[in-house]
Amino acid sequence: MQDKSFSIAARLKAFSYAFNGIVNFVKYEHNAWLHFIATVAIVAFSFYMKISGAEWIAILLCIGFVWAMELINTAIEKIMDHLHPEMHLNVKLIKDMAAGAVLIAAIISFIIALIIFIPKFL
Ligand SMILES: Nc1ncnc2c1ncn2[C@@H]1O[C@H](COP(=O)(O)OP(=O)(O)OP(=O)(O)O)[C@@H](O)[C@H]1O
Repeated sequence: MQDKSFSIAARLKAFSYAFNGIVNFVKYEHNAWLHFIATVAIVAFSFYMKISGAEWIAILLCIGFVWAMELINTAIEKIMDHLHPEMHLNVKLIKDMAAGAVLIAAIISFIIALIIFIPKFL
């Protein structure tokens, strides 16, 4: 492995590449728009319900968890489409597993939201 010396400019560049990845995801992926709407809705509702600091931490972790999973899922889909555009059972298995990861994040986040908000209506 090449021994590269630490450079703040290189770190800032890496940060800008990562930011660019998020911007392109939000710009071009329909799923990102759904996540964006859901995120705005849950943050607005959380403000409205005046949730506690600990509840905000849980909600923000869930939001970050789902966004991160969706970005990784989209990256895996793009890798597979690039490497193997034709239909193949292995591609299906890989894509379905990556989508499953997003589903797990979404289900867990939904359950955490229920745990936070349901008691406030009882
Ligand atoms: N090359 C392929 N070979 C076999 N099955 C595929 C292939 N591409 C896609 N699929 C199947 O179609 C599903 C949807 O794949 P696609 O790449 O279109 O994702 P998508 O519709 O953008 O999904 P998502 O909503 O998760 O973003 C996959 O989960 C898989 O079951």
